[in-house]
Amino acid sequence: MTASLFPRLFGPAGPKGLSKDALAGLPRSWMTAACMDARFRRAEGWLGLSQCDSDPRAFTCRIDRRPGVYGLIPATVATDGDPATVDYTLCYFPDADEPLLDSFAISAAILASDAGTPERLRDFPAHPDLIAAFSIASLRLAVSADGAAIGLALTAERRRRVLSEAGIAAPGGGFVVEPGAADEDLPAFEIARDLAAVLAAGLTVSSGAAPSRIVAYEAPSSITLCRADGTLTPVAAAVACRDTDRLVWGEASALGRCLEPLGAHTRADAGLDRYRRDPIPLVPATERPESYGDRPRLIVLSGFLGSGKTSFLNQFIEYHVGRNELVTVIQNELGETGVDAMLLEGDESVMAVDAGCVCCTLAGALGPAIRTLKERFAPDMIVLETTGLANPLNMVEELRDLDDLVRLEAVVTVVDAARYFETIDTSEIASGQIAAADTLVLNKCDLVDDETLVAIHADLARRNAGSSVIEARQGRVNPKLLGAGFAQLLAEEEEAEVSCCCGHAHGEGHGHGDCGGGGHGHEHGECDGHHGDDHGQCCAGHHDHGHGGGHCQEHGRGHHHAHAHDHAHDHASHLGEGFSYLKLILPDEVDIDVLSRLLVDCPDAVDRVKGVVKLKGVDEPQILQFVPGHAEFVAPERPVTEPPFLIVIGRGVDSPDLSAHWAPLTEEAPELESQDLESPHVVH
Ligand SMILES: Nc1nc2c(ncn2[C@@H]2O[C@H](COP(=O)(O)OP(=O)(O)OP(=O)(O)O)[C@@H](O)[C@H]2O)c(=O)[nH]1
Repeated sequence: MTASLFPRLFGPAGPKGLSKDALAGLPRSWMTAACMDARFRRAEGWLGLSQCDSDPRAFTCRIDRRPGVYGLIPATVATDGDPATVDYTLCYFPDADEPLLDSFAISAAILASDAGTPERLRDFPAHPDLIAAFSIASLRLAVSADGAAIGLALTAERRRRVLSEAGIAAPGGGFVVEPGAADEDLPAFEIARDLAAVLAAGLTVSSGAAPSRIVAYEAPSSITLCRADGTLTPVAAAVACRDTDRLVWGEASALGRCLEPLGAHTRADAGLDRYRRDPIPLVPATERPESYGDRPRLIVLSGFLGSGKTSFLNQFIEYHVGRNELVTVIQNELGETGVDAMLLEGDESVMAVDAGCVCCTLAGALGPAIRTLKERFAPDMIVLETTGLANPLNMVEELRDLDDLVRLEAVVTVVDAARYFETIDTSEIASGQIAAADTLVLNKCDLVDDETLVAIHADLARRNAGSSVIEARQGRVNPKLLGAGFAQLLAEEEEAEVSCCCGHAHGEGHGHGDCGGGGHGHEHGECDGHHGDDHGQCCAGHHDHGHGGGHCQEHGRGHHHAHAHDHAHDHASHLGEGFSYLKLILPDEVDIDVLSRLLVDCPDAVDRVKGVVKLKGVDEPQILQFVPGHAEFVAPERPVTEPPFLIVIGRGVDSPDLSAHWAPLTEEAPELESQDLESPHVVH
């Protein structure tokens, strides 16, 4: 066997090409890969994982066998020898209502019941007190240098017992723990094995190979005596036993003795069956049973430049992953920057559709993208993150034609409270995004006062009385609050269309003149083919945006592509509002002072700057995020391979005057690539 035994984990370079961090992050990688198959998630009861902020190699996760949360954090990583090894600490954080809590030490039970603990444990590596109280086992991962074998060894006390010499006094008198009784008596190995079995199944599924060896060991151990002065002393006890499960995928000999535990080999352990899984490969969607063919839900995520769409999306995905739902993302970004993808946690199921904007030049691109995602991942939900200049009202046709692939659930528009009045008064795109929304996420509420918030709410209600408005900071909202009305709009519109004006189904392809004026009750007298007129209630029945006459005449499915592009001009779009962007190819390093000055003095026309910069004196590349008045540098969620660049977006920003503003970033004038947003490709 070769490194190709685990190609999804190692990539073409094999395990030797992995950094220490990538090696330590392998369990997260293989679980992510395995979870692409919904059958795996359901069969194993996997409820999702969440990467920790302070140590991205660590994660918390949940499985349906237990109500609490597991945490896995690498303690040591050794890559000098062959095999390379990573030792993890495995924690279990019981739910505050879980009876198992009684088996933990009193101090741990108090911690678990603390109201702040659930929030803290999301980033448990930053809280050593949580690790000390709730670590239950160690897990060793061994990877042979040639990629021919991977091994896992789980070790824990069968029952972890801590006796309290002096007992633990109860506040009202008496004892919570009698002197000499057990403060802790925890079935540590059993709890840890529940997770280890799922991790092992994930490795089996993602590698396509079943374990070649599964062996259990047991070794004598001790119990712990907590002396009256608080010191802990191990005491040999016949009942104490330390268990180890050892699993190998591939050639056991390639791992040497690095997984050998102390103790005796045991065979009489039925629990080992839990590690035996069929090595199911990820099944192409075409071969999946009918239940897999259910249409995933589609959320269209809209919002003006820099309003917080990507911030919202990160939280949204985390929420759904936590509920065992696979969310895949189609990102449409101006300028093919890939920046949004770098900001998104987890990369496996994000697809970029970037050579233009889905609301106009890329009309027709969504269907193929959705098909690909469905085939590869069988997702429960697809989120289409549109560019900040896309107007969902221009996508009605495209979305309707996706009906056999997805169920449109809602259009969610993120609104930037801090720049609300500045953009709403100057951009019809921004107002179109608001008009199209089922749910408005009023973001950046931290940047405005209460009076401004009240004024924004009033204005939003005028523009879209039917949508709900949820205030948010950093894009955080409870996804349960997201409404579903746009899908309803499409359905109603379809129905209205069938009898529009003349009673003909528009799919039948009748011509312009057919639709010439036979009204049917509600303002369809306007539906007379005057292109560009704002038809108010035409067809949609309840929406305050208008479709041009072309919309009314050409709904035949047979010719929607050309039509959809025409349709883009019916509602405000960046094509009409003069937006363009500029791509600056930066030198290897830039001076932060120079960059900051340019951002502070940024021309008013600039609405957004983002990209990858390498700052002098800073080791890692950073993502620059700038909206007028606010700049920040963030570490990318994934390795950056592109050379440094910036994308500047705004009205006329590619003019010689405005592009000259950025010249100081390089010794000579920066290399510029510009694009008025009408042409679909960046000019190289
Ligand atoms: N103060 C504040 N900043 C926020 C908030 N939400 C997002 N930001 C910042 O706003 C900037 C833009 O956020 P993104 O989530 O990238 O916005 P976007 O809508 O995806 O941007 P584009 O796709 O480029 O249009 C980033 O610097 C965020 O950190 C918030 O609620 N408050």
